[in-house]
Amino acid sequence: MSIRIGQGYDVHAFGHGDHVVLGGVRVPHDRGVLAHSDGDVVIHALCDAMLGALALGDIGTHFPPSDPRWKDADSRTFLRHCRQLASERGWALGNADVTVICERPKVGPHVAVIRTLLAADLGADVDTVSVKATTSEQLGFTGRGEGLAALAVCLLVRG
Ligand SMILES: Nc1ccn([C@@H]2O[C@H](COP(=O)(O)O)[C@@H](O)[C@H]2O)c(=O)n1
Ligand SMILES: C[C@@]1(CO)OP(=O)(O)OP(=O)(O)OC[C@H]1O
Repeated sequence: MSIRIGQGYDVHAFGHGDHVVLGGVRVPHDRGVLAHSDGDVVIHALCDAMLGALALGDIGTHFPPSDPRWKDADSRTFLRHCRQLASERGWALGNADVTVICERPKVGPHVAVIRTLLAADLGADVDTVSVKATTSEQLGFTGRGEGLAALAVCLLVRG
């Protein structure tokens, strides 16, 4: 059996709005995010982790912010595309682990649904998809509430 590891990181600044999208879930919030797509940091970080494992560039390579097709796009489309790129090459998800970094909104109450959606898009067992959250103890841009970030790692397996 072969394995490949990848890591990803994404940030979006808060802007006007009444919700953020995290792992495909619309989470009510007193801010939105500034982004070309729906600004889903969970999925963007996870896509970059998968693309890193595949050595196929990054999310902007596949979905350029200059392309009007991705304006306000549902990021789940990006994740399903990454899964397809992997499966075409014989790879499947071993496991993935995502950490969201923000003071607010609280992510914990949404983790179960997020994991279900990510697992569905990846054709993976929900037990192999982990999502968690942390504050940055009011330090840095996330701590000041200027935006939110996500880190992801994934393992791909083949054979
Ligand atoms: N946006 C967030 C941040 C944190 N959590 C949960 O709270 C726990 C404590 O966070 P600390 O940064 O103080 O360690 C954390 O382990 C998460 O369970 C959250 O749900 N949403
Ligand atoms: C997702 C894309 C799609 O145009 O745009 P954004 O929503 O701005 O998100 P980012 O994390 O900056 O990744 C770049 C793009 O691929």
